[in-house]
Amino acid sequence: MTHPEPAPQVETVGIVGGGAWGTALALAVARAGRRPLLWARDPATVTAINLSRENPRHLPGIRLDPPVAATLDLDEAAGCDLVVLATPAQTTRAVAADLAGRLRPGTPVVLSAKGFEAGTGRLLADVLAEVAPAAVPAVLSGPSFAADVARGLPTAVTVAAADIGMADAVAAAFAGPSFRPYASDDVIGVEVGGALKNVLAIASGVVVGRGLGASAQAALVARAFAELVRLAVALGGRAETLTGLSGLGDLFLTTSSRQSRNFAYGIALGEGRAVEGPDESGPLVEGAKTAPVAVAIARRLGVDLPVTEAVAALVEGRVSVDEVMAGLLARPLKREHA
Ligand SMILES: NC(=O)C1=CN([C@@H]2O[C@H](COP(=O)(O)OP(=O)(O)OC[C@H]3O[C@@H](n4cnc5c(N)ncnc54)[C@H](O)[C@@H]3O)[C@@H](O)[C@H]2O)C=CC1
Ligand SMILES: O=C(CO)COP(=O)(O)O
Repeated sequence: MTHPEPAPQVETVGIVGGGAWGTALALAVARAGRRPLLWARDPATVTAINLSRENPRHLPGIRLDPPVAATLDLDEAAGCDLVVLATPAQTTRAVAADLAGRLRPGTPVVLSAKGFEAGTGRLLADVLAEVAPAAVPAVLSGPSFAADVARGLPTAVTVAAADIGMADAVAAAFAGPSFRPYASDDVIGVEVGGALKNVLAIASGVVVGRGLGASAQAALVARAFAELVRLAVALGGRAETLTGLSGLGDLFLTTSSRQSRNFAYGIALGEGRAVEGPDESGPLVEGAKTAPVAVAIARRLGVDLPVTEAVAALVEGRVSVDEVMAGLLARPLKREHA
């Protein structure tokens, strides 16, 4: 039996990562009446936030009035009442390890990246628990573009922690006039929804880029949703979680909006404008990194993820779009919910 964690009193929130999402979450936290301190590794970003009140590199056109503040000192961010990790999924182990010795025991650490760890196939909450045992892991995920959150447009997300009381407290720390978190105790279900929907958004983009029609896109999204549920349940999550904001909600958003970097990348693949995985100099496309990891996890668990497999083959340049489509359509007929 797990013991409930004491509910944290949250006045200060350290946000680790000075990209689009970290900056948007700093604004959400400020509107929630807390004091956000954004840690970024890039001195120019820290100076721009503190002096020019903007993050022109990652969130141009958004004013960052106090209490949003930035620092280059990781100790300062780690010393806050609550800490958020907002760097790309594949940096989680290194960033969490850097934080580990600086955290006060029992500090809630909220993961906000979407992905599985390459190499180990582990969920990010497991990586955090392994390298930073002083942290109490939580996950924030759901349909939420950084630009929308930053502009104060209405947004709802899921906040999960193993202890539902902790999830309630973390959700309350983020809740503001336009940012509405719902609490959950299904950390696995919430993480899987966020990680895999990026892969499926690439598939939806391919369908659009190739001009395969609205019917094909709807079919793809429905079969993609079945993959979200299958993988989450196989990993120990609950199917109902995938019907919520962090599953269906985020799947709907990123399989349909050109604001999504994953969807946009898929469109480029479908149009034949990009044949290999995106490089580090371009926009972050988490689904391209997650696809092969998800395939490896699914094979280990004996779970069938044909759309995810197709995306992995495409981003690795092993097949063409036409070959992928022919392969998917030639699969043996099966019962819909088998
Ligand atoms: N942008 C969005 O709308 C949303 C993004 N997310 C997730 O948030 C995560 C971050 O995405 P974005 O902020 O959009 O990306 P971004 O590309 O805007 O920013 C990434 C930031 O991480 C920093 N960074 C990269 N490697 C680092 C390292 N090793 N140590 C310290 N800092 C490092 C970069 O300098 C940059 O400031 C991703 O997993 C993404 O899926 C989640 C919800 C919404
Ligand atoms: O996760 C997101 C919205 O919920 C952001 O999606 P992209 O990373 O595809 O832009």
